Amino acid sequence: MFKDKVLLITGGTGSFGNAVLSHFLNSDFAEIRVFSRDEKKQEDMRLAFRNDKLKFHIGDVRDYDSVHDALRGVNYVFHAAALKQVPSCEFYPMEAIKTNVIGAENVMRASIDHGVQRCVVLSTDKAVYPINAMGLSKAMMEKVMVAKSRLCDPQRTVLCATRYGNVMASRGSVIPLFISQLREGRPLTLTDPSMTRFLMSLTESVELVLYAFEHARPGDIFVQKAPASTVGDLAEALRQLLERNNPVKVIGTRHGEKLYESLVSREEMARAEDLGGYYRIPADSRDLNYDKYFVEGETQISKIDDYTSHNTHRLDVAQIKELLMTLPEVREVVRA
Ligand SMILES: O=c1ccn([C@@H]2O[C@H](COP(=O)(O)OP(=O)(O)O[C@H]3O[C@H](CO)[C@H](O)[C@H](O)[C@H]3O)[C@@H](O)[C@H]2O)c(=O)[nH]1
Repeated sequence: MFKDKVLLITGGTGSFGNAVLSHFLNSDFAEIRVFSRDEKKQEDMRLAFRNDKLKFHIGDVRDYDSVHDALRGVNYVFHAAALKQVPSCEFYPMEAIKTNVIGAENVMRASIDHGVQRCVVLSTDKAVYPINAMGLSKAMMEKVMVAKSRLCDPQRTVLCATRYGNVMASRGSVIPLFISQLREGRPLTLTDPSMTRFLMSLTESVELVLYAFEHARPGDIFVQKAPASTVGDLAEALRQLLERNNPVKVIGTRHGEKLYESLVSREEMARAEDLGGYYRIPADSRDLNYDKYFVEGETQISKIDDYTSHNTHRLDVAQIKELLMTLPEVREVVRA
């Protein structure tokens, strides 16, 4: 399917972008372009991969011209560049808007201008019933994606999104933090032991991108199903795996944090298609003439629940340990 095609990944030096890149490097793509701001990270990556298929473009998604130049001749786009730290976006919400909304719009607009076949933008559970600036900006990105999908020729360009929960062990996340606290003999800082998060591995998350490249219809949002755990159980699982007995310090929830995350809102659940491991949320294809739909309007919503990290399959400590041992980052320290 990808023979002689060119893939561009924005934010290709981040955890997610990198995983997508590693996956597709072994496919039949003729060329894979990494588009990002940091020349040092690109240089490190160039040396680590030493692969002629891989090309590097310096640019910023906030700057349309740099995106436009990099997208010349591209067939597939995966847009992962984002400001993703919840607390920092709370303090700098305009920066979140510039990167996550305007930057994403630049990538989609340039994709349309260049006739890119599929442009997949990366979203998060924090975009569902958003309460923090990061989630709000990602929710707007999804809205922009759906709105732009209505305007472009689907024979030429299909825009869609993939939405995930927390990716285990991604840079700056809680698993590497707990591991270093355990190894350094410091207390484990728990925000709220009963808080829940979806747990996903990067490997399974990448498969959804492939699915979206192959099957997306204009404006689709694909959601990865996943199990969840409480933060308390996650800390306990790591404590047992590393055979440490560090004390626990409850620090309270941080800026913009939720007790649990929703991956699919109940309003979306009313239209979502269950694909086994994924949900497909089709774009709302109604136009603005609402009176036409009065009789057929959605009446089911009150009977449906959203899909959350509280009501998905809850892993116990033994299951979390098993899951954690699938991660190289954890296996490495457990063996050490
Ligand atoms: O010292 C800490 C830090 C975090 N947590 C808890 O651990 C869980 C996970 O925290 P992370 O910081 O790993 O993840 P977040 O849910 O805050 O958000 C992360 O996952 C998102 C995906 O939903 C985005 O990728 C986002 O950028 C990234 O920060 C949360 O319940 C958090 O309260 C603690 O108990 N103690």
